[in-house]
This record gives sequence, structure tokens and C-alpha cells, in this order.
Amino acid sequence: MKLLRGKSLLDDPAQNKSTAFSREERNQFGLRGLLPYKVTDIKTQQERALGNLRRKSSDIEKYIFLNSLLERNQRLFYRTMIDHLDEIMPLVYTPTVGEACKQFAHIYRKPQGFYINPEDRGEIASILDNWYETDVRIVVVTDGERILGLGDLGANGMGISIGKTALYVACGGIHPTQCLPVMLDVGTNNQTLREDLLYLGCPHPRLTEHAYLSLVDEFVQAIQTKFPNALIQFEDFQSQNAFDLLDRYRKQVRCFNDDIQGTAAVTLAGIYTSSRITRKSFTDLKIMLLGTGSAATGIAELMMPAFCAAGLSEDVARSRISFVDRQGLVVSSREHFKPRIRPFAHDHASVNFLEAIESIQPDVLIGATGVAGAFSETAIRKMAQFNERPVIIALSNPTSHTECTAEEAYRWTDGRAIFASGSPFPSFRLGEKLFKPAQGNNAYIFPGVGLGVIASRARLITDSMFLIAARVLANMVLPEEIEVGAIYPSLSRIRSVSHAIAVAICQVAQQEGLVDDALPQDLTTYVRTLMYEPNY
Ligand SMILES: NC(=O)C1=CN([C@@H]2O[C@H](COP(=O)(O)OP(=O)(O)OC[C@H]3O[C@@H](n4cnc5c(N)ncnc54)[C@H](OP(=O)(O)O)[C@@H]3O)[C@@H](O)[C@H]2O)C=CC1
Ligand SMILES: CC(=O)C(=O)O
Ligand SMILES: [Mg+2]
Repeated sequence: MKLLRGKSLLDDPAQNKSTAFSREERNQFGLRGLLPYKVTDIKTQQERALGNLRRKSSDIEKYIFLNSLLERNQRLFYRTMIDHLDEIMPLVYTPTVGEACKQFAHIYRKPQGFYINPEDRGEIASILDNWYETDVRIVVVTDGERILGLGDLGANGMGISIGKTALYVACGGIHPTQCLPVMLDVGTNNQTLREDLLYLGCPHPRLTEHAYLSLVDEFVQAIQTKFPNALIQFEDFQSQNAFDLLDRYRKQVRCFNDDIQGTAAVTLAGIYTSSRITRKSFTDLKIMLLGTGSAATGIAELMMPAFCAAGLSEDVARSRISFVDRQGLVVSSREHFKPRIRPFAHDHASVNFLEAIESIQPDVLIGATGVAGAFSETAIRKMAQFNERPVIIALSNPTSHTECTAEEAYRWTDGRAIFASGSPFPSFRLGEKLFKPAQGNNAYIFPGVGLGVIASRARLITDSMFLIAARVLANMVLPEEIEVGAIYPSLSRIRSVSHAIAVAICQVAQQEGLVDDALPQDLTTYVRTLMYEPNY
């Protein structure tokens, strides 16, 4: 790290300690006179930061404040975030990041991350030399076409890459210098954005077909060349591209798609835990998915090996999973199918969503539609008619797009629902009973997977890694959490979750022959020593 002095030192977010510079450091680094008298510690700085944060009157103002703190003093930002995850994660990540993406061009202060656009074609590898860090291990890339449930936000989608990298650091212990958020700006089909004077992305329609794919190819190749130890996380791509790119690279490149694979793992973990609460056997469960996009399809495709590993035949496993789309239950008599959904079509009469619930009587209902209110009162009440404890997982983000709220799920089931949602809901009291809804978000998975891949230097990222991540996550839910109906561990333990997932990923990587150099015997200690702890 380059040794800085004076104003340059105070302006460098990675090295700045601000008022925590000691008298000796102030002397040594030419800081005398540039700081007020008192030397404070990080805890006191945190108090000031939290006070300033809490004085802001809206979440988007809090987001702006936190972002500028990150730009001022990286260690103070991450220490505060880690110590106050319940309060800060919803401001840095969903739901606030959704609003921040919508307003990205209007609240823009300073460049963060890396922007690539079609004019960079043929030069991506060389312009990556402009990135000022050399040991990049995590690349989170989006093209902004499906940001949360908000649709095409073009280059404004950079907010999601930035938010995910903040979680890699805070929840997964990856060093900030090792993370690179990327916006692959291929244009936007969002006319309103294109006409917005302040919009900062390429104001033309999206690249498609060969022009699109060849740019992504060049980007992936350039990352391989420039940062050979990095993994690439594809985030918030439109569904067809998401699957096409994953299929294209997953056997050659250390990469995964978070919306497909990370979401599948967190949902599977929730399903495992729910059967501890309902005392139903995992292999008896019937799962119904509303939506047939990246998240829902990924879940079904990971449920299959999970069911089969638990003893079901492929046919029986498949019969336990049903999809509902805009037309109703996906049935085999249909003429047109999405290819990945066809295997899950049921030999069943064509019925609408409500009739499908009534007829199939699923144990678990999962929403991945991006549509607010897609779980109606009638749908939830039906689930509660034949399930003592209906499992309702409303994955869609941000909160304004959730299939149902926590309060609705509990009220409409007289408090019997086992509920989780993509974005957080506050605790909720119904009569005497206090409910603490859990957050079913891939944030429980990708930081640990990333840490494990960094630790093992696994060449590829496989489905077995997501299966084990789900198992580890489920096993970490405590009896007292089960007691209040939570199917995920408390967020305050997310770093331990990531650590445990990473250790398991190292083991799988070794078993699958994806590791070149032998790993230390004591993986638990080894992985822990890799985890970044922000302190001065
Ligand atoms: N909690 C978490 O960790 C995660 C949450 N998500 C959230 O899940 C949501 C979906 O993401 P993703 O799968 O990637 O998005 P996609 O766009 O790939 O899929 C959305 C799906 O929902 C379907 N759909 C839309 N409206 C309805 C409706 N009224 N009835 C039935 N189906 C409907 C769409 O149908 P059609 O194909 O016909 O348009 C499409 O199949 C988003 O809100 C996202 O934020 C995603 C990843 C992780
Ligand atoms: C959580 C997430 O990845 C999404 O909503 O897209
Ligand atoms: Mg996503």
C-alpha cells in the first residue's frame, strides 16, 4: 500500500482514520493542524456516525450518508455496518438499494466501481488496467436489465453491484480491495431513463444478440486475463441472458449467477428448516413456485438434486415441484413451454393459481414474480386450510414488490404461517405472540460461497457447492430461532454463517478435484484468518 501523507492521506478512504490518527501519526504523516485536537477511537467515531445517520429523515438520505462515509473512511463504514447489521443492511441493500438504483443518476456523487460500454469494445482488457487495485477476487457484474423487481434500470443498476460488494465485505469478510463492482452498460430499453437529462448511462437501446454476447465474452475474457484469481458473479440479468450466460461460462470460468443459484440455495435452506418446524419429512414436501423466471427456475433445478440425494427418484422429485405462471398451473397439455420449465409440467387439468393451490395442496408456496400482492388473501387462506403451518416464502424485492407482507401472511393464517421474505420486515405482534420474520435472501449464501472460492481457489463453482451451502445455512438455525418461526439464522450471525459455508465450500472443492494446491488441514482456522476485520 502506498504510504500517503497530509491531505492525500485524509482523502484516501482505505487509509484514512480521521480523528483516530494518534499524536505520533499526526506528527509522522504531516497531519498536525489538519485535524481537531481530540484523538478518538473507532467506537466513538461510530457513535458520531450513527448519530448523524439517525438524524437523516429518509432512507435514501441515509443511503447517501452511508455511501459518503464509505468514500471517506472505509474501515469506519464497515465496522459500523458489521456492528449494526440489522439497522444498516436494509439501507445499503434491499429495500433501500432499489430506491437508490431508481434515483442513481440523481443522487450520484462520485464514481465507484468500473463502467464498461460498447465503445470499449476491443479495449476492455487494457482499460481494466485503469482499476487501481491489483488483487481482485470478486467481480459483481450487472447489465442492469432486471434490477430486483424493478425492471430495466440501465446503468443505474450499478447500485446493485455496489450493494452486493458491500455485503461481500461486511457479511463475508472479503477485503474491500478485492471486490470490483461492474456495470456492463449495453444501453437501456427504459425510454424514461434515456430521456432523463441526468441519466449517466449510454442513452441508446440495449445491444442484443451477437453485439451483446460478444461484448460479454470480451469482458469475461478480460477479467480472466487481468484478474485470474477472480470469480465473476452475474447479478440481475434478464432471465434468458442469465441462463444463457451461465450455461456459456460455468464449465470454463469461475462464475455463478446469484439470482439463479444463490437464491436457490437460500430457498432450499429455508425449506430444510421449515420441515424442522412443521415436523414433515423433507421428502414428502410439495413445493409450488409462482413465477418461472431465474429465481423460480433455479430453485426447482436445485430442489431436484436435493430431493434425489434424500432418496426420491427423479420422477417423484419432479412431481413434488409445480410451477404457476400468468396462465395458471404449468400443465403438460400446453402447446408452449419455456424449455427449462417443461420437465416440471404436471399431467393435470388447466387451472388457475387458486385452483392449483386447492388441487395440489402444496406445503410450501414460493413467490418469485416481482409482483406486489401476487399472494392474495384467498391464496394464503387456502394454504392455511390444509396446512397446520403453511410455509410462505415471498422472495421478491424490494419491499414494495413483495408477494405479500409479513403482517398479511400472519394475519391471514391466524399466526400459523412460517414466513420469510426477500426484503426485511420488522417484528410483528399478533395478540400475545411476537413474530420475527426471517429474511430469505441470497445474502446468506453468496458472501460465504465467495469466501470459500477465494480460500480454495476452486477453478469452477458447482451445484454441489450451493447444495452444501443450503445445508450448512439450515443447520445453523438455532432452536430459539425455530421457536419464533424463523427459518434463517439471525443476521447478527451472518459472518459465522459465511465462515461455515466457506469451510464447506473448500471441502467440496477438494472432493471435486477443483483445487490445484493442497489446502491447510485446519480449514476452520485457515478460513477465519482470511476474513477481513475492519479495525485501525
Ligand atoms: N430473495 C432473494 O434472494 C431474491 C429475490 N429475487 C426477486 O425475485 C423476483 C423475480 O426475480 P427473477 O426470477 O430473477 O425475475 P424474472 O424476471 O426472471 O422472473 C419473474 C417471473 O415472474 C413471472 N410473473 C410476473 N408476473 C406474474 C404473475 N402475475 N403471475 C405469475 N407469474 C408472474 C414472470 O413471468 P413472464 O416470464 O411471463 O414475464 C417471470 O417468469 C424479483 O423481484 C427479485 O428481486 C430474485 C433473486 C433473489
Ligand atoms: C436479492 C437479489 O439478488 C434480487 O432481488 O435480485
Ligand atoms: Mg439479484
